[in-house]
Amino acid sequence: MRTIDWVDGAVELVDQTLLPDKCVMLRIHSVAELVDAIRRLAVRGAPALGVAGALGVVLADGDSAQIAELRAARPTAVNLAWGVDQAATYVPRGREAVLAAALRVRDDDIAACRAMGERGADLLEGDRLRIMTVCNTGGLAAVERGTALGVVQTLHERGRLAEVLALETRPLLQGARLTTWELARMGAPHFLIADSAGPYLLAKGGVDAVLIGADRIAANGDTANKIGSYALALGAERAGVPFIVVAPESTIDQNTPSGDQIEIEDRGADEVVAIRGVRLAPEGTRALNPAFDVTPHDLISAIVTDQRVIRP
Ligand SMILES: CSC[C@@H](O)[C@@H](O)C(=O)COP(=O)(O)O
Repeated sequence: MRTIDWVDGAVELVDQTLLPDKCVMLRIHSVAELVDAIRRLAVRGAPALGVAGALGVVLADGDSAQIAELRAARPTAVNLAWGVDQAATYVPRGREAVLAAALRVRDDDIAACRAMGERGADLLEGDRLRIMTVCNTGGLAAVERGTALGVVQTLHERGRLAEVLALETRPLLQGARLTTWELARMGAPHFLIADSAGPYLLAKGGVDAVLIGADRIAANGDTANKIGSYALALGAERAGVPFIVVAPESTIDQNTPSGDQIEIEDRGADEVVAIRGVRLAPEGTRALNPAFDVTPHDLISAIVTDQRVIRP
């Protein structure tokens, strides 16, 4: 299954808001529909956003206002703007050239995720690995295979995975809803854990490596990823556990010198005071909702890309 693709003149994507209950494909014919899908996280995850951005330029049919709106639909994952730019460069050459460029972004993502899976699995030592991860970095965050969860998949295929500890990832529960769904489909042993259990379980010695994805990697290696990543990095440092970022080269933003300059998406209070429409907190409770945090480069053991291993 492909999470996102171009099928018969439209963008087709899995509506991730309905998982794990239902796996429904959306057919998207306009930039307005695509921007809505991106904002409500029907399509999400940095590499998938890159492909959505590129395919969306085909839907924009040369309209620069629509291309600009698409490019800014979410701010933190650099892949969205990058994917838009990859396809938009070809606008002067016409629709077929734009489509060809967008399909290259899709195909390159498939190849990059496979390469990251192999490079990441080669980097890790040991035969019965216990991996901790946050958010969803699997095929649902890309086209076919994922980034950090792509490494997990390769380890599992090589018979080297003992178990995965997946953080539930409040407020939108990408770990509880999506990562567990993907791990079950892979047949990979896993436990779901509360976000706050992560550092404790690291300290207890039950984890061989933390693997995370990335939404934007600054030029100095500081890495923006799903909120909760920084707490895991601190816990991993204290416990002496490798903390490894897995992301394609397109997630590295050489125009952003350090994490201080990364814009962190604020998704508003509603997602925190309620879960899937059920209110948890007293009416009128104020809430903060940064969707991402930044892990400083000195807490990162390695960044695995489709082309290299970087030691920040
Ligand atoms: C391979 S995806 C890397 C990141 O995009 C992922 O970890 C993440 O933080 C996704 O956040 P989301 O808000 O669900 O789009």
